[in-house]
Amino acid sequence: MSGKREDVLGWDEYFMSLALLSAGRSKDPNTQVGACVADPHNRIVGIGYNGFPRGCSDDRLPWAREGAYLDTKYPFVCHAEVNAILNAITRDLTGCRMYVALFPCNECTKIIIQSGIGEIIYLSDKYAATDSVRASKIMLDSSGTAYRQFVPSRPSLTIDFFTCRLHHD
Ligand SMILES: O=c1[nH]c(=O)n([C@H]2C[C@H](O)[C@@H](COP(=O)(O)O)O2)cc1CO
Ligand SMILES: [Zn+2]
Repeated sequence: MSGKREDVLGWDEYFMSLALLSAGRSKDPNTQVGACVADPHNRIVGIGYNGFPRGCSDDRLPWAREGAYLDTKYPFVCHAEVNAILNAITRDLTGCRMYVALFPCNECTKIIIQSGIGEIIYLSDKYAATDSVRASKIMLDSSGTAYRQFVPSRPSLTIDFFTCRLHHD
């Protein structure tokens, strides 16, 4: 009996929570995505969320989903996964894991594979029926890149700034 605290966050829970916290920075009114890259020593090496490119004002570009292509967010927004990789402290992410709130699209998947990331842990797969996500899975399977859904062990975590503590159910 060492008396240590046992009810600590697991590694998956920790990194997925960081990804979700990062998503809290996204200005996208419909889908906020966060991504966090962890290395084999469980060090955070990169983190990001979906947003417009650096220097592009969030007030000048559109956040719409529908309409003429140039009137929507789609040609402009940088996906969370790409931002996490570009923000990483090293270019070679061999053996790293990516925690991401939403299953990566095909364009992000190419970049994830090329960066050396060996495993994706995702939360939502709400676009599973799209050709983009189907293409992602084809590339992941043929490259031998692992992916699995995060299974939470508790329903929620709450940051309580008043008590300076993290609460959970
Ligand atoms: O893997 C992803 N990563 C990511 O950051 N995104 C971003 C792009 C958009 O800002 C938003 C998706 O918007 P919507 O669900 O309204 O189509 O999420 C979207 C995906 C999957 O499409
Ligand atoms: Zn993407």
